[in-house]
Amino acid sequence: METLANYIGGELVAPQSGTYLDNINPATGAVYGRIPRSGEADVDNAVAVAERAQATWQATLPEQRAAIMERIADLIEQNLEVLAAAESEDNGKPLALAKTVDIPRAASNFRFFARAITQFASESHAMGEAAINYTLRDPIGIVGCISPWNLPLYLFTWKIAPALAAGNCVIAKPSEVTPKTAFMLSILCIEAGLPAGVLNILHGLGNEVGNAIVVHPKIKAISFTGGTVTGANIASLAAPKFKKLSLELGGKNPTLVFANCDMEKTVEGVARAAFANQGQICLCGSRIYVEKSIYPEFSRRLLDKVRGMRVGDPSTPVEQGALVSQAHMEKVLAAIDSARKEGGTVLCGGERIVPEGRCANGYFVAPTLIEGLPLNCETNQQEIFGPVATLQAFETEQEAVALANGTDYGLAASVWSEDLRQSHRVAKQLEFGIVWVNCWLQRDLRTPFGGVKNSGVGREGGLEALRFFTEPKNVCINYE
Ligand SMILES: NC(=O)C1=CN([C@@H]2O[C@H](COP(=O)(O)OP(=O)(O)OC[C@H]3O[C@@H](n4cnc5c(N)ncnc54)[C@H](O)[C@@H]3O)[C@@H](O)[C@H]2O)C=CC1
Ligand SMILES: O=C(O)/C=C/C=C(\O)C(=O)O
Repeated sequence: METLANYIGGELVAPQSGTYLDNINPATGAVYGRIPRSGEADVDNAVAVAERAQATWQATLPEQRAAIMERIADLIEQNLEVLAAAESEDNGKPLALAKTVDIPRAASNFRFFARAITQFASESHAMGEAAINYTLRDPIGIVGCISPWNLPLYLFTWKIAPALAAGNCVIAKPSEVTPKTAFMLSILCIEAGLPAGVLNILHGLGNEVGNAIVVHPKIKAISFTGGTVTGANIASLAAPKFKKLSLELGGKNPTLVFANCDMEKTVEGVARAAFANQGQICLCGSRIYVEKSIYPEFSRRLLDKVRGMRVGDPSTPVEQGALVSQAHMEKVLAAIDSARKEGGTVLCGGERIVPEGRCANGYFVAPTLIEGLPLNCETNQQEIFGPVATLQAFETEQEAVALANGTDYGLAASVWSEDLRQSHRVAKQLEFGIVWVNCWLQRDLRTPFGGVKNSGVGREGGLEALRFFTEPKNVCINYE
């Protein structure tokens, strides 16, 4: 059984507590590794080494930082097979998904921000003949990055890469539920020659080591992705300390299907939006609204598609793997039960799946479509974060927009229509940080990424991330 270690000061070290948590393979339910149970003392150690590394890292040229980050990206690509296998084992996601999406994206995150920092520029403002202002963008110093379990290495690197590129030293915590690939990244960072103390990776529980990162006085900014309740808790601790905060939180994302959509393409896209990664992506389209005239045909085709999804052993060619943990599976099954109690009709799925063989004790839930629920029920208001979506018909564009906007979340929406004017008109009225038209999760890393309302604060991606991880300082020179 493998025992993971923290990465502090360029070395792999045991937690100060000397205690470990179990790491469970969600496809089998078996314990297969041990994770450091870190705490305040480990954060203190990491901050101490990061403080020593900060001045030198900050003084390196962007091109030098970029060269190291490109080496890390190369190493991720060279280790794609082994990283993908580890991600699938740790998270339960299909191996093919980890190979084609998660791990390539982790490499792209490093490569993208390595290149972006060499192009990063700041503003200047001339005051006629009197003075000139120019804005410096300095690193913040030591920053904290806390990431979730759904896209483990993908989201971990999405935070770390811009923070490092901008010249900060980082204390990072992956989810305790999926720690493996972050641990493997530690080893790749050592191999790539990342200077000691620049990146420190601590493992353990959110309310222990995570909390210690959030409240540490020398950690000046926190970038967090995860549940809305956890995000609110982090904000309540960090805001009174005037820390910079970037929060990417939950979603209850609508999918709007108009009568003039390309039916075949839309069925594919809507199914993927609802069920990719077992529905465990904050962007998943879990409320599907379909124009009444095509509702019967569209729902029939969607049901055929979803009923045909293979669910099971993630190391085999399946569309759906396991949910991430027993607790999460139980939460999702309870949400389906409460949808039934609210009067919903389960059109397909709705139950746990018990595959034969090595995955018989795994945490599998059949992809589930539910019909007949109003907007203002728990099922349509609360994030379920699993393979569960609701279907409802609408009559007018106005009604579709009102339904879409009718929750406390505002992360991502998708609009399916062949009428460009209509798509644009609808996109403009949607209260979301991201709107996809005739696509879903088509990612361009340069674009602002994040949500409004209870879906978060701030934006990641491209220049937004580099701005978040730097402090602007304006210099005004009078030359009269
Ligand atoms: N929108 C998203 O991307 C995600 C949403 N979720 C939602 O959140 C629900 C709860 O899932 P969890 O695994 O509990 O996610 P979480 O949001 O609690 O965990 C995310 C990360 O935050 C850390 N964390 C937890 N409590 C913390 C604290 N007090 N201080 C600092 N760090 C802390 C965790 O260790 C993990 O690394 C899920 O059922 C799902 O609905 C979960 C993961 C990702
Ligand atoms: O950056 C992306 O492409 C996806 C991000 C997804 C999340 O933040 C999430 O599911 O939590």
